[in-house]
Amino acid sequence: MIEVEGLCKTYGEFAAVVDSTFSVEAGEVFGIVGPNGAGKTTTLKVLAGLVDPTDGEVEVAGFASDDPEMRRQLGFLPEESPLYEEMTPLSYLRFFADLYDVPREAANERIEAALDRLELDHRERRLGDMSKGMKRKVAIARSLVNDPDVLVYDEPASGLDPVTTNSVLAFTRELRETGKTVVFSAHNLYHVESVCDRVAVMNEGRIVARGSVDGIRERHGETTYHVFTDVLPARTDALAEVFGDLDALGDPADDRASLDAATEEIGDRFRTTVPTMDAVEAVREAAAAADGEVVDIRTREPNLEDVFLDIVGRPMPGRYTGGGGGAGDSDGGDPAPEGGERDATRPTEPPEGTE
Ligand SMILES: Nc1ncnc2c1ncn2[C@@H]1O[C@H](COP(=O)(O)OP(=O)(O)OP(=O)(O)O)[C@@H](O)[C@H]1O
Repeated sequence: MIEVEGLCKTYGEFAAVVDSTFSVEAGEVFGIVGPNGAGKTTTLKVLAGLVDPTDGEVEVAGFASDDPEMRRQLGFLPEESPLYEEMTPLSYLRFFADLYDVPREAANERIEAALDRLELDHRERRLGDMSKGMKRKVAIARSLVNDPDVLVYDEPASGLDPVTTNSVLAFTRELRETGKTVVFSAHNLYHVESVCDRVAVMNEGRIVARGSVDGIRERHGETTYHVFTDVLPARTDALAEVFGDLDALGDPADDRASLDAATEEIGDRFRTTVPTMDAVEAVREAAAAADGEVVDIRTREPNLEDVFLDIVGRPMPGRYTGGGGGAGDSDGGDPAPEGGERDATRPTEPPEGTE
């Protein structure tokens, strides 16, 4: 339903999106995640035909993204959706249905259905007097008035309270059940994990991982073990092998705050996080050496947040050369500092997809 091949978007000397390739199947919910400034909104705007690509091929529902017909097949929810404050939800949505030449009866049915599913009351209230969550729901309903096959949502649940967030996410999941194809961006990885079939992780303009959430987790995340002991594990040679440094486990005499993150005091227990079963045994030995024992072991599967930190925490092949780059710079900040050079021509390694 959506094919993106080698998409590049540059603003002057700055590459907002670099050689991005992905596809979205019909009826799929596809998430784009990444830190501020990663290029998510730019990608979505290209899909919605609002921004022209500098290079690459983009096809949505069989139309090139610069084909005006494509926009009729698509519903776009911008990150900020200013609404006409003096209108009510009903008058506003009917106005947009008219713009799309939707017959009045079909429009009314569609609008009522969307507002019912989004649980939006106060349909005659002035939009200017509505809460942020209500306005977001109206904007989502607007994306559906033309009954598009493809929905492109930029941060649909950002800044909403937990109840409204759940309602919007549940609605997004339901869209898949009605056969829609949805692409959405999010900062909140839980949102993506709970809704998407597949995701692309973007960082500094590039797709750095792509595939099913489980596939990405398997490739980039590691299972860890939480070993609970009734004493602070002693410094033993076995633990030194695991952590490479005995000091990493701290000293019982030290201030608790100085303990390494590997061991945490939780109530009357100590929890040491280790990467392998051999390391679990090393903790068992270290607990015995301190006259204690292991009281519980829990396996912890990586979540998308762990994966994200793993991927995004690594230095990236930069948008600039000599201008810093690296994860610490991806603050959504503005284009190149003076003298910074963009390396838009640098060949990129295609991410290993699991599709
Ligand atoms: N019109 C523009 N002119 C110049 N630079 C732009 C323009 N639009 C976006 N950028 C830059 O491109 C980069 C990517 O922006 P984009 O909005 O796509 O990121 P994002 O991943 O959606 O970020 P956020 O999560 O903060 O919304 C940013 O550094 C941004 O400043």
